[in-house]
Amino acid sequence: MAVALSVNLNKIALLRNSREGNYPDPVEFGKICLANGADGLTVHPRPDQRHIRPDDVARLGDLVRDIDDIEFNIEGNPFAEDLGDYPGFIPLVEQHKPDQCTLVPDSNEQLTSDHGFDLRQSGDKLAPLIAKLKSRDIRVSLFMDPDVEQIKLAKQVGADRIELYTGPYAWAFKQQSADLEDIFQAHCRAAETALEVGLGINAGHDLNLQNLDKYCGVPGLQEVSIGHGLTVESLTMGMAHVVSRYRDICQGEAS
Ligand SMILES: CC(=O)[C@@H](O)[C@H](O)COP(=O)(O)O
Ligand SMILES: NCC(=O)COP(=O)(O)O
Repeated sequence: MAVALSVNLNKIALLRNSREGNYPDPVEFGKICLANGADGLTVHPRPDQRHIRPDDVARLGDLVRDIDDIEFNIEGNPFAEDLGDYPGFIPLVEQHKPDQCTLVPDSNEQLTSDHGFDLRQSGDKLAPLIAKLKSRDIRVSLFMDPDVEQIKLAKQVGADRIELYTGPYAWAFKQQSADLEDIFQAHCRAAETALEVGLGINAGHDLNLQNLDKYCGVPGLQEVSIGHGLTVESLTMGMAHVVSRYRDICQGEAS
């Protein structure tokens, strides 16, 4: 079964935020992704607005809203403390009404997401929030480690899907470490449990052109969201071509 690709545009926004203005514009890159076969777009706005800003969420929502079969996925921590003029994660989601909202338990201090929910701790707080989002026709996914007992709890708190956190898988793949197969099998068992209890399955974090093919062997995998690796690979594969074009201009050889 084919796996849907949702491109995460955080890193385009990160580059944009290094200067004034809106260059590169995440919306223009979203259009390139969709024109080239992406099934959806993902953003992970953070309260410090280090990359995606509320205005990007609004403009990307407008871009995707009227395109059939294309999904908009907003990820974030519903319990993170708001900073500055950040309007809050849940108000942002309610305002822009994505197809899917992925709840992630990361603190404002984290460099990036690095673990899934412990639903024994946060399940009671999450359940009403999940119900509220679902009542607005937003599919709810929970960012989870590949822990079978936690996956069962994800169903109990009302989630539609889980997103399996693939950071440790990607790291083991990169190192070709001895535990790669064990980690992969843990993801397969978590996915089988999700299928048994009736949850859909997404995955993401540090997936890339090297490690994705193997990961697509996880049973029932429906969607991967990929940003960091995909953006770096786009630079790597595009840089030689662009440098040679600049060189042609400098040498007076531009056509
Ligand atoms: C939930 C997840 O794995 C991704 O959204 C990841 O956290 C990307 O966020 P950053 O681009 O801020 O690292
Ligand atoms: N949910 C994962 C995601 O959106 C992208 O993560 P990454 O590829 O930027 O690590």
